[in-house]
Amino acid sequence: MTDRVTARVVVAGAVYDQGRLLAARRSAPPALAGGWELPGGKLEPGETPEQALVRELREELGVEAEPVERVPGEWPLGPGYVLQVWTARLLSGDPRPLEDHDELRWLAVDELDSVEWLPQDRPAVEAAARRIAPGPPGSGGGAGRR
Ligand SMILES: Nc1nc2c([nH]c(=O)n2[C@H]2C[C@H](O)[C@@H](COP(=O)(O)OP(=O)(O)OP(=O)(O)O)O2)c(=O)[nH]1
Repeated sequence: MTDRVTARVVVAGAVYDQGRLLAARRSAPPALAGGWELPGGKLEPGETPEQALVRELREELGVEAEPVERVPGEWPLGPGYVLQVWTARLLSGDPRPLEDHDELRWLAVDELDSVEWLPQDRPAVEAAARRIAPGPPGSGGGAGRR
């Protein structure tokens, strides 16, 4: 069982642009390679999750992104780690798989099942997708470019 008091946080970004979500395929370690995830990583000492997310997206994808909102919930990973997710808006740069990933894909909400997410990521991705899905015209929902 994950110890909620001491579990370390892995922060991941539901990076979106024009209603599509960015998925990243892990290249390492061998146990996770080939699985798709939301890009991100572990917090470093003294960092807030938002600061860690901005740093990780810069390191892994070469982009500047802005955390928008926490996706409610927390998902257990391996022993001692939990996944927290923020939606994040791309500010500049074209994401490239610079570190930890060997492929990136922009997925529309109805394409989310087209990749093999890491099993522990599925509920997190579903929760994130609900927050970036464009609502019906005129509803003011959705999260496209402003
Ligand atoms: N970034 C990320 N990691 C995930 C997800 N799902 C999941 O199980 N993980 C696991 C994989 C890793 O064991 C751990 C995150 O480690 P990481 O390797 O991305 O972290 P990091 O960039 O800080 O790397 P390092 O300093 O440990 O080398 O969480 C996810 O959606 N995003």
